[in-house]
Amino acid sequence: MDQPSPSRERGVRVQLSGVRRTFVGEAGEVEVLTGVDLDIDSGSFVALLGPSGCGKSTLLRLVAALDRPDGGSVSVTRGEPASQAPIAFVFQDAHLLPWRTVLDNTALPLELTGVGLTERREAARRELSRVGLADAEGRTPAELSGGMRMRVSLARALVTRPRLLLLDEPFAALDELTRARLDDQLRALWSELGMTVIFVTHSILEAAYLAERAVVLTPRPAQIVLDRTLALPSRRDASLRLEASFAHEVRILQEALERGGA
Ligand SMILES: Nc1ncnc2c1ncn2[C@@H]1O[C@H](COP(=O)(O)OP(=O)(O)OP(=O)(O)O)[C@@H](O)[C@H]1O
Repeated sequence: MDQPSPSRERGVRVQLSGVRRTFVGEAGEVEVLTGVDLDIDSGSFVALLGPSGCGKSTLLRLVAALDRPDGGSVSVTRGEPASQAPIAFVFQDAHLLPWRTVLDNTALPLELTGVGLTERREAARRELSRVGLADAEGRTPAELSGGMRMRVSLARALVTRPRLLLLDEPFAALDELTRARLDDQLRALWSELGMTVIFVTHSILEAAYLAERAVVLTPRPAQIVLDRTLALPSRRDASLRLEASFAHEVRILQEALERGGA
């Protein structure tokens, strides 16, 4: 259903070197990440897998500069300062404003940066049509299904034309069929737009279906137990899930999770 993007220069390179992060809570220190090294090429699609609580969200937050490491370094570059590389974040909860229409929810990031009404609505319409929601622009979030809300969340993330898209278990709360559709849509968007994508998921099947490369973390403190470029075709559709090559990759990821002690 999609081809690899010809425009990978739209992405950014993400480098983590010796990243450590420890939180201090009531129960004392919790070491979450310990010496994580990761180098993600511009325009690639990486899935991040690991057991619950191992530090996946922490790692994404560090990449988004929403948090700072205690040791090591995180850099997001495209031959220019990180501040000029827009990053968008999609969470498991769509986090839409209930009193706003779909169109004005989607336009919100542009509104916050001072883009005028006509221009931001035009951009929001473009992204809504990209995710197949052109007809829903006048509805409010309460009038949408969970899958539609998540598509609005994706459109809102895309409206800033991010060079780096970070997704933290975005489809985990959805039914299987909706999730599979959104997986396809996300791959198509990535293919078309060429941004770098880091996708956190608990699902081995989803990771193998979506990503070019899968990174598997151990339980806390997280270290990388497997970093693998998946030997799968770039063209993916539902039939891939029935292929022996897909089953082979799934098994490798499963074994890595088990080896890590998940
Ligand atoms: N701000 C914080 N203060 C204290 N502890 C924190 C903070 N943020 C995360 N932690 C702890 O760090 C650990 C890793 O959390 P994180 O959310 O990164 O894991 P995760 O792999 O994304 O988990 P899940 O798959 O369940 O979403 C957890 O034990 C969590 O309680």
